[in-house]
Amino acid sequence: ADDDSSIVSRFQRYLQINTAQPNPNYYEAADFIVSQAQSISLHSQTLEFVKGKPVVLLKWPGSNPNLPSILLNSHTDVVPVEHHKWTHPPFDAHVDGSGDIYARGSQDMKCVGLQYLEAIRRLKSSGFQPLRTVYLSFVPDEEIGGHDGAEKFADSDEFKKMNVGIVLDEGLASPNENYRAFFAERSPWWLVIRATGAPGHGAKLYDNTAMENILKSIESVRRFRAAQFDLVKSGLKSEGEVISVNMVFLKAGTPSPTGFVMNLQPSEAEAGFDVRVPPTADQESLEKRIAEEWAPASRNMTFEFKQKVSVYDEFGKPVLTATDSSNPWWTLLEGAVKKVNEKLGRPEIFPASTDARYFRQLGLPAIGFSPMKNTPILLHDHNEFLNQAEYLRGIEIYESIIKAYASFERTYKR
Ligand SMILES: CSCC[C@H](NC=O)C(=O)O
Ligand SMILES: [Zn+2]
Ligand SMILES: [Zn+2]
Repeated sequence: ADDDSSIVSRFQRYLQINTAQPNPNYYEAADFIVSQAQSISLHSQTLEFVKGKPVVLLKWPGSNPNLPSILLNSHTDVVPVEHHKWTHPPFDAHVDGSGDIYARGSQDMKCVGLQYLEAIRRLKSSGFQPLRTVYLSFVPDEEIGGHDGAEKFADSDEFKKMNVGIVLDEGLASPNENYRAFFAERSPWWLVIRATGAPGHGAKLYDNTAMENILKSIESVRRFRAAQFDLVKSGLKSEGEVISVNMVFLKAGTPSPTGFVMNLQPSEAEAGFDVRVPPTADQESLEKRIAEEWAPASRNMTFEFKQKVSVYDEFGKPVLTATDSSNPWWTLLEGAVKKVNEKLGRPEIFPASTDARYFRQLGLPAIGFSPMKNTPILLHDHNEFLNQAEYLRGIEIYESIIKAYASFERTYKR
C-alpha cells in the first residue's frame, strides 16, 4: 500500500534500527534496505570492504547504460544519544500530535536514504523509465570519518564500473522557506595543544607555569574564534565560509582520591580544538598562527593534529562542485526543485564533513541536499525530529530531481 501512513511507517521501521556509533546494528539496517529494494524490484548487492561494515548498493538500470550514472548516497549510521535527555525514546520513532517524528537519524540522514527509495517506488509505479542508470548506496561509518565506508567504496573497482556522473549526498535542514544545497565542505583539523611548565606550590606566584602557558593560548584562540563568529553574526559570511574553532576538551591537574590536589600547580596541561577550515581559506597562514600563537615553542608548547583532512585534488586545488552553468547537474537540480514550486537558497559550503568529499576528490560533482524546510537544524542534537509532512514533501522533491537527472541526455564533460 502506498498511502501516507504506510510510507511513514516504513520510515519509522528504518529509524527504529539502532545504528548508533560506536556499535551500529549494520546488518539489520542492510537487511531492511535490501527488503525494501526487493519490494520494488531493484537489483541489490551488498559489498563488504571491511567485515561487519556492509555497503548496500541498489541499481535501477537505465535504457542507455553508456551514459554516466546517477548515485544517490546516504549513510546508515547515526551519532550516539543521551537517552535521558530525550522527551521520546530516540529509537522509537514516536510521532507526536503535530506529526513530528522523533528519532536519532530522522534528519541525519535516514530520511534521505528512504526518501530516495520512496521516490523511486513512485516513479516506477507511474511507469517512468530512466535513461541513465540510477544507483543508491547505503554506506556505514560516515559519522566516524567514512574510512571503512564511502572512502573504500569510492576507491573500489565496483565504483569505477558504475561510471558515476553525479552524486547526491546529505545537506542540512533549513529553518526557512528555502531548501539548501551544498557544493563543498570545510576540512576538519582536530588539534591538540600541550603546555609544560615547572610545577610548584599552589601558593607561589611564578612565571611560565603550564597553566599560564595554556591559558594564553586559549585566550588567543578565543579572540580568533570571536572574530570569525562576528563575521557570521554580522551576516558578512555564512557558517561554512569562516574558520570555526571550538574547544572540546581541557585536561590538567593532579588527581587525588577526593578530586584534584589543590595546592600543586601542574607541570602539564592540554586542550583540544575542533577546527573547521573552508576550502578557500589560507591554510598556510592558519598553520603559522597555530605554530606561532596557539602553541609556540617559546612558551613550552607543542601541538598535534588528531585529524587533518585536506579536501584537495591532485593539483592541490580545493575540490568544489561548480554551481554555475558549467555544471548541468546544478542547473537541473534548481529546475527540478522549481518545477514543484519550491526554491533553493544560495549555494553553501557544508560546515561539517560528509562522505561527499570522497566523491568530489575523484573529480565528480557532488551536491549536498536534504529536503527539509521550515525545520530546526537538529542533527546530532537531543530530540532530533522531522515532521511527517516535510518527509512526504521531500519524496515529491526527489521524484522531480531523479526524473530530471535520469532523463538528462547530454554527457557531462569536465
Ligand atoms: C572527519 S570525521 C568526522 C565526520 C563528521 N561528520 C558528520 O558529523 C564530522 O565531524 O564532521
Ligand atoms: Zn550525516
Ligand atoms: Zn552526522
